[in-house]
Amino acid sequence: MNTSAGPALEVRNVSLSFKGVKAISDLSFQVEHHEICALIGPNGAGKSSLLNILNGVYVPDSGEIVFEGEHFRRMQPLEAARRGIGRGFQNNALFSGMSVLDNVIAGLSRHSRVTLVEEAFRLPRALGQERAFRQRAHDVLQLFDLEKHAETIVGTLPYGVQKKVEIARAIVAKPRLLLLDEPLAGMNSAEKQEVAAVIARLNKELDLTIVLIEHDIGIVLKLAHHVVVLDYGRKLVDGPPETIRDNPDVIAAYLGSEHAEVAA
Ligand SMILES: Nc1ncnc2c1ncn2[C@@H]1O[C@H](COP(=O)(O)OP(=O)(O)OP(=O)(O)O)[C@@H](O)[C@H]1O
Repeated sequence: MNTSAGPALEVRNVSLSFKGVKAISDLSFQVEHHEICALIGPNGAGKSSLLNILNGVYVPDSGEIVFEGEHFRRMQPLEAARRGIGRGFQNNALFSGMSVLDNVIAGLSRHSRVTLVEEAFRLPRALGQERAFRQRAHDVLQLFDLEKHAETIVGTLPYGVQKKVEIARAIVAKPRLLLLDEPLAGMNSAEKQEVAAVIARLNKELDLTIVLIEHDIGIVLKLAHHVVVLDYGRKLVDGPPETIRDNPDVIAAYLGSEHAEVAA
């Protein structure tokens, strides 16, 4: 459990452009410890770009990220993972020909402490680590009620179950901040409710701070403690869901888009 006094995460005056096109403009907000923070906004608003900055895939043109009190402009993805930032992806990024268990174990590969030689010759430290990784993966599968699928090839499972495996893989290394890019995309309503409940449990039971992108506003308003609304790379507004729902700027940004249900 983290003990730093300030917010878990601060985005400070961050800007990012691609060949002159501004994806994010002077964006600032804070995420408190143990909060579920939802990033919402129309297509192209800059949500995925921001997640890519948060886990070190993109480097902002200006501004900085403060994670647990430490300031970063540039943080490599490996370093982000080691510092406790876990990431799930927008499109299913699982190894579809591998078992559920092996996919979840793959989430620990960045945390390996053994050398290639130890691994190649299966020396005691490598075997010990392998046992520990398998045990940790089994523990996480139990948490997600996925143990019965441990040896199943992931590509043969229903989409909703695969998404659970993906989230399991993202948390197996015990991140303190979990970034999820549209974890409910492509699901039917029952699957959405189930995965949303999993996210809520992770937040509660594992004290996990979560930043997620989600287009289903109904779910966002129920699941999130804090909502950041982006439009054309700028922050329109942020605050608790109750204040977001009725905000005229938010409704205007959504009107005419596929996400007009926010105004309903
Ligand atoms: N790698 C890239 N190269 C060039 N332009 C990019 C790149 N990634 C994003 N962009 C542009 O940056 C802007 C923000 O895109 P981004 O994907 O972050 O938005 P988004 O809010 O996540 O959209 P969506 O909801 O469709 O996923 C868009 O104009 C997009 O075209």
